[in-house]
Amino acid sequence: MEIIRVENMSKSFGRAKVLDDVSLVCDWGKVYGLVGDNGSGKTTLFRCLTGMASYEGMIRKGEWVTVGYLPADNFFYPLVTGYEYIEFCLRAYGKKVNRKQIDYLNTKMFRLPLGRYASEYSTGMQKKLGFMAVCLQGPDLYILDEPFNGIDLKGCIQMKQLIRNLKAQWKTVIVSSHRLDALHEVCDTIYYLREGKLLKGFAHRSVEDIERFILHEEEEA
Ligand SMILES: Nc1ncnc2c1ncn2[C@@H]1O[C@H](COP(=O)(O)OP(=O)(O)OP(=O)(O)O)[C@@H](O)[C@H]1O
Repeated sequence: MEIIRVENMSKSFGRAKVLDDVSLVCDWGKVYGLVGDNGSGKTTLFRCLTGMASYEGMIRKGEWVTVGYLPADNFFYPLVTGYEYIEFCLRAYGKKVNRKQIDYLNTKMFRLPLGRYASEYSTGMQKKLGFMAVCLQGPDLYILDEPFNGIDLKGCIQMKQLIRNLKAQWKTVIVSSHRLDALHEVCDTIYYLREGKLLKGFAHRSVEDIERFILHEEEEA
């Protein structure tokens, strides 16, 4: 059952077309990966899916479907603690703040010093804080822009586990990364974006097959 459908969607900045006739369908309870070169349009696609950027074409999702977005680079104001950041995100989402719930998830999974200023966290800790806020929002559709960037080995293992848990709860996840190995472990389908075109979707294919396609796509496309 589909949660979001994109049909013939394009996006231009001035005269530069950065997304070109993209079509894709995502189903409930599935995990989708998005790979592509730097500048191929992954973040722009995510911004269109979340409604943060305008586009041509069609993006259709159910009226009641909620979307959570983890940007590639989160900004943290100085003198704002981890707790305050999470509480702000939840309030902005219209959710009641519950410290017990925050502490439970933090103790079980993220282990962040939530009383400290978030702007003084390491890159990986900031990434985890952003993801924790999205998890607590509890949307139907998770859009995660490079969640594996900057996090340590344990954090990476936990991130994969969290994505698997979301799938088990029938949530849908769309996740971009340059880490094909990590995506391959958690995704049902991996889409390959090249120069704004969604060139191929890979399901039940080995990492080696996908790498081979990406390296030799010029000849195969
Ligand atoms: N606000 C903007 N104004 C003009 N051009 C933009 C803007 N935002 C993105 N672009 C351009 O759109 C193209 C796609 O950028 P985007 O950030 O979506 O790529 P990406 O696939 O996420 O890259 P990366 O892997 O480096 O994060 C790039 O050529 C970029 O310069």
